[in-house]
Amino acid sequence: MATSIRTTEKNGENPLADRGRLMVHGEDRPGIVAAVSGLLSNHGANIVSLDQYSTDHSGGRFFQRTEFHLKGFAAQREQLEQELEETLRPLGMSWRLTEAQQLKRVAVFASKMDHCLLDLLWRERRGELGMTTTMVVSNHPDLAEEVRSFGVPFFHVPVTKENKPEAERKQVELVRDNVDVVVLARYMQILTGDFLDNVGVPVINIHHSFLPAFMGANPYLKAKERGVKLIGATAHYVTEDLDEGPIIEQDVERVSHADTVTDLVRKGADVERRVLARAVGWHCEDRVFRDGNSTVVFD
Ligand SMILES: Nc1nc2c(c(=O)[nH]1)N[C@@H](CN(C=O)c1ccc(C(=O)N[C@@H](CCC(=O)O)C(=O)O)cc1)CN2
Repeated sequence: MATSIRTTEKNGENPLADRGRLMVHGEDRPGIVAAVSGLLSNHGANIVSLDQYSTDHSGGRFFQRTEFHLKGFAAQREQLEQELEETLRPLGMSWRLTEAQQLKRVAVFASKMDHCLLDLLWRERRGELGMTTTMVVSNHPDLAEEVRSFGVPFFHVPVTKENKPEAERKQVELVRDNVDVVVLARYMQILTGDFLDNVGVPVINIHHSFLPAFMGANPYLKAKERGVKLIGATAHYVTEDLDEGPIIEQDVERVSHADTVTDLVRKGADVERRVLARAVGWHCEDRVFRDGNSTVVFD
């Protein structure tokens, strides 16, 4: 097993121990930052980073992500949650508290293409992503051996137009209550509204174009036919409307007239990998807030 690059402090301590994250959002009003900072300070926590964004100078929407260190955080969590509820609920704020060392459990869905899936497994193994892949679910058997070589369970759930409802029921049964997020790593099946309603966790997809350009199938062929000078990739939350969910991350790569569709696919694979890794990493570190059909990302 390769050595993880997740470093420990010189004294051998785990830098994520006793590290908490507090995410707060709601209708903006004066005093929220002071209320959150005061509560954490009074509880003996030391704020190590704080990001905040308001959509307007007043009366807009408020988003805040705070990372803090609190010795014995896990043991004090229940008390802290009670204080947060008592303080933030009257301010109309929604909030979520997480422990940094509790890695997000991820189910990766894939089809036959391996580059995004294997990139995530490789980055996880190196400790680059705050996640643990608890399973891979695929509608094809092709990637089973490679996935199992990482020590990750692989479930082959064939999907056809005829069996899609039953196949999705099996997928939900595998995932529900066992993961915190589903990642579609070039998974080539459109998820139904029933699946999205029942899966119970966010779903992240990597689309191989710079959305909203070239939505749907075959974006590289469409890009070649259009004569583009840039290709791109987009990681987004999945909604029932194909490729129209809230965008988390995007990036582009220069191409030229001399590039064939095969060249675009090859160059695009590198963009897809880095965009998906950034998006999944930010989601797993609680850096992404959904704001209607957009996102606020404290990267
Ligand atoms: N409900 C959603 N499902 C999926 C989304 C989404 O945004 N909302 N993104 C896609 C990924 N994708 C492009 O990035 C995509 C995948 C598959 C298809 C498609 O036409 N699939 C056919 C079957 C193709 C096959 O069997 O090989 C289908 O499902 O009928 C279009 C776009 C993932 N899912």
